[in-house]
Amino acid sequence: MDSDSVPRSDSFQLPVIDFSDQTLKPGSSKWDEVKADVRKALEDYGCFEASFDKVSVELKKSVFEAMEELFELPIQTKQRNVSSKPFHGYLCHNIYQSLGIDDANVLEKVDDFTQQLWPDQGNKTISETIHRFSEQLVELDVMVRRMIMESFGIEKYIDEHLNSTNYLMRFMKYTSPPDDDDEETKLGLRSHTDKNIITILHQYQVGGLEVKTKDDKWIKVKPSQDSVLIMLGDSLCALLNGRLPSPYHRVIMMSKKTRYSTGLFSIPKTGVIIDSPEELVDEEHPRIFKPFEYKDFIHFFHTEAGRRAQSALHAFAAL
Ligand SMILES: O=C(O)CCC(=O)C(=O)O
Ligand SMILES: [Fe+2]
Repeated sequence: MDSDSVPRSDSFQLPVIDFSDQTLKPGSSKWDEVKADVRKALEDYGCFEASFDKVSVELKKSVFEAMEELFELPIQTKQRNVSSKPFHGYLCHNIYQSLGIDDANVLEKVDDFTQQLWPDQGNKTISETIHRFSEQLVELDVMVRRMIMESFGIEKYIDEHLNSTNYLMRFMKYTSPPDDDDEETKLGLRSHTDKNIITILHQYQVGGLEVKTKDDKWIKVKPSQDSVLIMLGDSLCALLNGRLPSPYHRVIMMSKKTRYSTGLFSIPKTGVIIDSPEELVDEEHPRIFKPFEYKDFIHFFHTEAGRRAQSALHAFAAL
């Protein structure tokens, strides 16, 4: 069966894990409790919802307004959003459009982005909103990665690992599909796994994101004001010797309303080799992947063979 046409369940709720507790610091009992929940949720689904009240409702509203303003710009202006990295700039495909901001946690880099779109004076308000939002999500990304590495007993590599990645922010807009019964026109983003380390997604009011479970059911991720979705990507799956899965997900536009979403992607830097530490390889867990560089993996993914593969990661790197 085509993976985009398997049954869908409306009532399912992914695990929700609370990261808002002030006492949530490495070494605390609260930390260990949350860490165990993170490990379990990722083993079961490769993703979970995180509530994190540091990212306020007001800030999310400002991000939403910024996205409305950005996507209203003329197409020729949006096309000035280019990056030295392939597929990091403006993309437009059917009902889907997205803008990309490299190093969104660095204010000067966000200023470079707004300068591309408003060459005269940039857009200070939008820059600051994007920067603040990214910085706060980075905090969450770091906590989750620390917990994952601790839970596998590889915490000695944490600093090296955190220093080996950059952050890309993507803003996404999906216009409502034509009013017909054609499933294909409702497909905002086809089924895929993320290729990076960790992705933090947020959908603004309008749902559409679906995640595939181990038993091949599509579950709808309901939009929530109070939480974001944390999802494991193929690069982290490879680093962990396949011990945690990177889930398939897609966007189906069932709503008549325009949908906006944001994604913060932690991505291995150029030159960094993704390789499982020895601690994760033993008789019970033989090494699954050869060491690789992220940019070579992405290059493969965009070839005909990469697009056709059931799992680009396995096709590219399996031993
Ligand atoms: O728009 C969304 O919620 C999902 C986006 C996504 O999966 C991606 O950009 O990889
Ligand atoms: Fe994705």
